[in-house]
Amino acid sequence: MPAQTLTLLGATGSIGGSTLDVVRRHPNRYQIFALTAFQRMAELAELCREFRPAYAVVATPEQAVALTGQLRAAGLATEVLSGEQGLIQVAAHPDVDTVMAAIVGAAGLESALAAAQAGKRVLLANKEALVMAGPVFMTAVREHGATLLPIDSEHNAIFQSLPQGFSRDLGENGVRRILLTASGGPFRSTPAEVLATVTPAQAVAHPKWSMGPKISVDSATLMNKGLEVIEAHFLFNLPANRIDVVVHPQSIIHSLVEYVDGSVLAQLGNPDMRTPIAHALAYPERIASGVAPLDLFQVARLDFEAPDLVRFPCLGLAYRALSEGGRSPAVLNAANEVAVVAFLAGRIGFTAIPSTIAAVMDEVGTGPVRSLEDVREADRQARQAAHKRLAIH
Ligand SMILES: NC(=O)C1=CN([C@@H]2O[C@H](COP(=O)(O)OP(=O)(O)OC[C@H]3O[C@@H](n4cnc5c(N)ncnc54)[C@H](OP(=O)(O)O)[C@@H]3O)[C@@H](O)[C@H]2O)C=CC1
Ligand SMILES: CC(=O)[C@@H](O)[C@H](O)COP(=O)(O)O
Ligand SMILES: [Mn+2]
Repeated sequence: MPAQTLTLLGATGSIGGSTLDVVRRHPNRYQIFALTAFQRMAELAELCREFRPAYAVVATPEQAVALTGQLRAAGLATEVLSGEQGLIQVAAHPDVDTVMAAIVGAAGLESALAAAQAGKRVLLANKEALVMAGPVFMTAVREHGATLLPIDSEHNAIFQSLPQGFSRDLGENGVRRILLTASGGPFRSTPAEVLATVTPAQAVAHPKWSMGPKISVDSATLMNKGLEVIEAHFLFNLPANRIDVVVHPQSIIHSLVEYVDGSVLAQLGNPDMRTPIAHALAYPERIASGVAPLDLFQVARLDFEAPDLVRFPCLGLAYRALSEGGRSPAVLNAANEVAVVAFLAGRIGFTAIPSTIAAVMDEVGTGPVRSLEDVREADRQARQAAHKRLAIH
């Protein structure tokens, strides 16, 4: 069997690293076609020396010239592209079978969409793409015959707990609702009055998962779970009232599907993204991921609690965006991205994240999304409103 060719968007990130760890274990099965990075140039150069991709993509033409020089000196023929057009080119290239979309945030939308429009097998980690442009993205998947496989651990768990080849109308499969598990983040037990003073370092110290800074802050505010509710809505075609969130601090159950006969199916495993990545890379087969077997005696207990929407208003804001529909999820996402960057830079406090998002949603308002252009415009307006509110120029 010829090796599957793989474009890895966001190769220098946390998901990028986990993906390459799985790929290294199966050198005859996967061939890296393209690797992309944004700021971590030395890491990208090192990865190119190891995987010898046909293409590498960087942010600017200047970076491309510098990297090309390094790679030629190392005897590599890797062609170096730059910018969004470079990302789109390697996502849609005819020689590519599979695209791992692991760029963080709105910056990953256009390349992930290009992969869907080119009919690729799309392994979607970049949840923001679906949150912003769910209807546009899912239409592209259907119209261009792409295969969409969820990487987000919860959605991958749901995918694994649904019948093979499940129908877009989950009611036909006897599904009553899905339950997304949430760790609760580093501040699960932190009193409300302390939240205003927590630091970025505390916020990115996730109790169970090792992830990039943006998603780690999202987990701390519970916005990650809010984004995941919206992601689940588009992936599985379920209304908000059939998507529930349950806080499960051990992060062993990655999500559950409840059927009309009372059965509840779930996927369990150690909290390590190499499991969903290996699942999607090999689907429908199974391959080794390097993740240690689950030791239930060591886990010993599994706890569950309801999310606290008062201390963590971001989850409620996401449900609000989903019920408003149209451009509201894109507005929510953009305001969140601006607020998280400001928080990580020490410009605003933790509790200013939800208050900024709520104010931007009120100010920008909702409206229909008929095209990608509508999504881009909603994103632009929300960023502008958030920047103004936070006095960022
Ligand atoms: N980490 C995890 O365990 C999980 C992540 N996800 C989702 O996967 C995505 C990636 O997350 P994660 O790996 O943690 O993030 P990281 O911050 O670790 O990595 C992000 C990657 O995107 C690249 N990047 C950042 N900004 C841009 C830009 N403007 N243009 C092009 N590339 C860019 C980075 O390049 P560079 O580093 O070179 O600057 C890096 O390769 C997110 O959408 C996240 O929500 C979902 C579930 C779990
Ligand atoms: C690993 C993964 O999929 C993350 O999205 C994870 O779910 C974050 O944990 P929280 O449950 O704390 O948001
Ligand atoms: Mn997740």
